[in-house]
Amino acid sequence: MDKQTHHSPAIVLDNAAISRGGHTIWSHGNFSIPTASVTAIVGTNGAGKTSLLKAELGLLASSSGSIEVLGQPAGKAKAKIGYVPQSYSNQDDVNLTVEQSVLLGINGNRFGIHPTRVSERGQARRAMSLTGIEDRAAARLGELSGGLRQRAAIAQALASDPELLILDEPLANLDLASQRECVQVLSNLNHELGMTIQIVAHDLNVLLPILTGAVYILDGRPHYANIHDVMNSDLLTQLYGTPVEVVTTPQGNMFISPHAGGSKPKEQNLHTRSRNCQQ
Ligand SMILES: Nc1ncnc2c1ncn2[C@@H]1O[C@H](COP(=O)(O)OP(=O)(O)OP(=O)(O)O)[C@@H](O)[C@H]1O
Repeated sequence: MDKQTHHSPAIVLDNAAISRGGHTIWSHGNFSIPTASVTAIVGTNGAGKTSLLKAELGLLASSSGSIEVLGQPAGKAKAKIGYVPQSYSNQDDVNLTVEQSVLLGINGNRFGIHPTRVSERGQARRAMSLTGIEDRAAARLGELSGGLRQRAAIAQALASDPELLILDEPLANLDLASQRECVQVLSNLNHELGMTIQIVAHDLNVLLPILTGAVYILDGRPHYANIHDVMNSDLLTQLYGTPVEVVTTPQGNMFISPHAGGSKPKEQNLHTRSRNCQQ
């Protein structure tokens, strides 16, 4: 298969901007995201995180500049991207078995009734095995817990053997154990298959062990930095618009916590700083 080499970036934004309904959502997007990275996309509600994903998928054209994905203009590499949309709760799907739903990730674009090929069933089995739900292949989606259902959604996105996996808020509404199981699945995909992963997330803590970088949308501009540069109390306070603190445990684990003092966010121009983080 024509996999990207680790030397070429997975995503490149060159002075990219996105407009919706006649309004600029964000602009001046200038960064590269490495292949085989795990990147969070963070920003306040309405900052334009989903819009970035849609632009990468070619569902939304950039209003200026360019967006390249897996070495091609956005939209051209669609077949190499697995996409798990926000709130995977399509009520029409509850009667499908897990296997049928995963098969839709392979043949969902083919019109009409057609027999499932042996090779397609093999692909579906591999996707279910990668997400640890092979033993639930015959279960109906409606019978599954939220966590298993999210893993079935990830399996559907994996069924076409993508190089880039994009997930929009995959951990929302999951309990902590299910969140950790999903994160473990993503970790395995990244470590064992070298898959590039992008995750829109509001809470970074559960993802931190696997994140290599983050795109953060601040003041109408998307920035990319490695995760250690993003784990900065001032930057996160500015980003979340509420005081937060980065805490490091004696074991070296970092996490984000509400600022104990609850003081107002410090006013400072982080654009100077974030320019230094651009890669
Ligand atoms: N179809 C549309 N037409 C016009 N404006 C839109 C459309 N969809 C979204 N928007 C606007 O674009 C902006 C960015 O939306 P987007 O969904 O990308 O933000 P987001 O960061 O993903 O938000 P959230 O965290 O709430 O999911 C918002 O102001 C939203 O109202």
